[in-house]
Formats: sequence, C-alpha cells, structure tokens
Amino acid sequence: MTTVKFPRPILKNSKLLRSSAYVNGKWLNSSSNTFKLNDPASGEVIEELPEQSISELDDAIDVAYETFKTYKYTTPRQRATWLRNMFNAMNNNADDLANIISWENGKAYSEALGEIKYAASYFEWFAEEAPRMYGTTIQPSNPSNKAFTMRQPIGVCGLICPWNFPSAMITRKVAPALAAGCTVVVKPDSQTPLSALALAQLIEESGFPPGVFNVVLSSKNTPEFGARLCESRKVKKVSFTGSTRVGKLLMKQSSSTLKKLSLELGGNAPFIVFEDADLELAVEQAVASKFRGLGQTCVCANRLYVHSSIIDKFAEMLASKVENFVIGPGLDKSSTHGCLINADAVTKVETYTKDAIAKGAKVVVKGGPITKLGPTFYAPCILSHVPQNARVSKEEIFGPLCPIFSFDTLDEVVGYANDTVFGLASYVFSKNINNLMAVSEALENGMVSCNTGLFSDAAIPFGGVDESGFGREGSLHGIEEYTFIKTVILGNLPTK
Ligand SMILES: NC(=O)c1ccc[n+]([C@@H]2O[C@H](COP(=O)([O-])OP(=O)(O)OC[C@H]3O[C@@H](n4cnc5c(N)ncnc54)[C@H](O)[C@@H]3O)[C@@H](O)[C@H]2O)c1
Ligand SMILES: O=CCCC(=O)O
Repeated sequence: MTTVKFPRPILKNSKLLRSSAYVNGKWLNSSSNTFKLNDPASGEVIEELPEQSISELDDAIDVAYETFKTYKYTTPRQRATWLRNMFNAMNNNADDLANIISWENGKAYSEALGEIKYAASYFEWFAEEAPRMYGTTIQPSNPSNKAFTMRQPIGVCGLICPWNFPSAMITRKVAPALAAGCTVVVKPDSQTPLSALALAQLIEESGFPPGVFNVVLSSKNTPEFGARLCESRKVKKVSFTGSTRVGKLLMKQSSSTLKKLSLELGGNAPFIVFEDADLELAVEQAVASKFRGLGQTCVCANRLYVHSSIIDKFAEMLASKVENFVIGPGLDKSSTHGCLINADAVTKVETYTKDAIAKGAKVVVKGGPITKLGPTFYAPCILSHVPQNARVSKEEIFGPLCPIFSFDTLDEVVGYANDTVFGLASYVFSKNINNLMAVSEALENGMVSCNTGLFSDAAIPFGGVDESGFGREGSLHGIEEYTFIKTVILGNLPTK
C-alpha cells in the first residue's frame, strides 16, 4: 500500500509525549493489555498505550471523588491563577502541542496550531469567569424570610471527548469544570489520546493539586467506560462530545442516576447564500467552513443552499479556490489540508457522493481518494444542483464533499434548512439585514452565523438543539453546566 512517510516530530519539551494514563498526579502503566495508536497519514504505529480495566476507571473516579472534597473549597481566585498558568503553559508549548495533534489526528499543522490557540483560550476565559459565579438575593412572600442563592460545583465530572479536536474539545469542558471547583475524569478517543496526556503534563506544571485532572485510557473497553461513568453515583455530571448515536446511548445509561448531562452531538449545517450576498466573501467563507479539518467538524457547512440565479457562478468560484489546496501529511508544513481520520471516513464520503450523483447531482469537481498519498487522503469533491432527496440533505457527511442545492425563496430555503433532526450550526449570507434577521429567527439551530463561516470562540455559547444535543460550552453560560444552584432561606427574622 502506498503511503507518504513523514518523520516523527521531535518535540522541544519531550515530557509532553506520554503513553500512560494519568491519575492522582501519577503516570500509570500497570495494565497488562494495550492498544495501538496509528498515525492516520502513514498507518504506522505511533505508540502502544494501556487498555485500562473498569476497576482502573473506578480507581480514577474514587481519586476524583476524594479530591473534590478539598478542591471545592479552594478559592475562585486561586483556581483562576492555576487556569491562567495553564493558558500560558499551552501557549508556551504551542508548537509541540500542535505537532502532537497533527501526528495523531492528521490535520494540517497550521490548523493544529489554530486549535491549540483556541483550546488554550478556554483556560483564559474561565480563569476570568471563576471569580464571577454570582448568586442572587430574593425576598420570599413571607416577610420574615430572606433567601439567597449560591452556585456550587456539582462534583466529579466524566468528560468523554472525540478525536476531531483532540485538545479543544477537552479544554472546552475541563476549563469551566475546574473553574467551578469540580474534579474531572477525562476519557479521550483512543485515536487521539496523546493530546489529552500532554494536557495532563501541563496541568501538573500549572499548579493544580493532584487528583483534580485525571485521564483514563481505553479503546475496546470504551462502551463499558461510558456506561460506568453514566451509572456511577460518584460521578455527578457527564459531558460528551461526539455522535448523536452515542449521545442517545449515554442519555439512556444516565437515567439510572439521573445524571446531569451536556451532549454536544452531530450537526447538519445549512449554508444559505442569498442572491444579494457578497459572492466573493460567501465563497471564501464557504471554503473555510466546509473544509475546516477536511470537513470533519460538527459545524462544517454540510449543505450549501445557493440562490438559483447565482448557483453556477458560485460553484465555479468555489471550484477555483479548492484547486489551490495542498493536501498532504499534516506534519508537512506546506500542507494546507491533511488526511481523514481513518479508512471508514473515506468510505462514508464516497457513499454520499455516489448517492447524490445517482440522484442527479452535477459534478463540478470530481475529487476522491488520493491513493498515491495513502488510504486516508481525499481530494475535495464539489457537486451542484443536488436534489433534495440526496442523503446529504439529511445526514452528516463529516468529510470533504461539498453539495450545493438550489433555492428560490426565503420561505423555501428555511423549510429545507429546518428539514433535519439536527440543530447545531447554520450560516446565512446576505447584505440585507432584514433577510439575516428573519432567517436567524426562523432557523431551528443553536447557532446562526451571519456573513462569516468561522465563528468559534471561547466567548460565545456553543451548542445545539434537537438531536444535536443540549448544554452550552464556552461563554458566561459554560460554567453553569458544572454547577447547581443552592437556595438558602433564612427564616423567622425580625420584621419591622
Ligand atoms: N457538537 C459538538 O460540539 C461536536 C464537536 C465535535 C464532534 N461532534 C460530533 O462527533 C461526531 C464525530 O465523532 P465520532 O464519530 O468519533 O463520534 P463517536 O460518538 O463515535 O465518538 C466520540 C467519543 O465517544 C467515544 N465512544 C464511542 N462509543 C462510546 C460508548 N458506547 N460509550 C462511551 N463513549 C463512546 C469515542 O471513543 C469518542 O471518545 C460527529 O457526529 C460530530 O458532529 C460534535
Ligand atoms: O467539531 C466541533 C467543534 C468545532 C468548534 O468548536 O468550532
């Protein structure tokens, strides 16, 4: 099989490359079973890591449970200092951390570096939010009573994270949890565990007490790990980012403990371009949104709806941009785009492409597998005049296929956009503020991005509705997910 071999990255800080679980401030390597981690670009084995058992997961939960008893009493100002240290540590080690992401995930180094800046920004943001967990004061109906509320940390949090942002999807959960005073057990995806372990090293250097941040490792035992995190009485919250299928399973498993949940699940983002849009801007932003991570983000444009009067021009302009992509190993700094995560992802994109073409879509850019680079490399495919009955109108592609549909009226396109079980992100391009407002209100999504294809930021509430899940990450609301409101009533006070 052909693959392009690229040298293993040499890290400046070799302590960041770890292959053990991390619990109670210790690196654990006692498991007799292991799993292999492969470089998605070359298929070569990067590392062999411990396949931990359920009893090892229980140990990690116990550690987080015991540590919570003291960590919750640390002051918000102290936690803010540790969080700020972590933000600085990530930035100081950004090159190494980005190399680790490119190596295990396959995304281009420039994107990986962007991810590290984004991931670190959650620590900065929540360092600032930690001291601002305000409560309220309330006058109950009985005049001799007074009441107030306080926000308290919920306890041990089980954080189950995906491979597509091996660092940012972890920090977006960890930073608010630690800011609130919770302790965490992180379960990274077995395809990208190294970024989580590098974060553990930096957490330690940032001054957090041992036992606050723990990383458990497993590949084939993952479903059992998920069930245990949901069913354990010591775990008070599970936050999950991943597919809707697994999110539904975790919700079912959580019913026995009525666990507090945040579910950041799949998307099917519509990208709507009205006839009055700035066409150059819309094309540029469509490229940025659709092909970020080679199409492997939950907020990637999944379906482009372009007004019938401009669809052919739009498709032609998009095609000319895509021709400039340099697809190659993520670690090769000249690559603009890397590879897909595994061979299944390639098959999925091909299946959707064939389905749309069989139903009448027009091929604008053929794209397809780049076998001379390896089995996970895929050139972008652009299809236009895709019929509404193509599977891509309803299902998440998660790859570099860009289907363009035609529409004529605002009501028609809103109908298409909402005709899905998902409700994560959406995009609207128009110079008419009335269009932007009308469509923003009508779209059934957690996030509507107007005239920009890239909106992710620690400052904004990120999350979905419907089968894209619930809960918000980032922003002032992100910390709420890791707290509960306690109401204190002072009764029988003297009244005038
Ligand atoms: N909404 C968001 O913020 C967001 C962000 C990133 C990815 N996603 C979604 O994630 C999906 C892509 O990731 P994926 O295909 O790896 O998702 P996935 O659901 O297969 O895996 C996500 C995580 O869950 C773990 N997992 C798998 N089966 C499990 C089980 N039975 N119990 C517990 N954990 C289990 C995996 O090991 C991984 O760590 C897409 O649908 C994408 O839209 C959503
Ligand atoms: O893949 C989903 C997360 C993407 C983002 O945070 O921008």
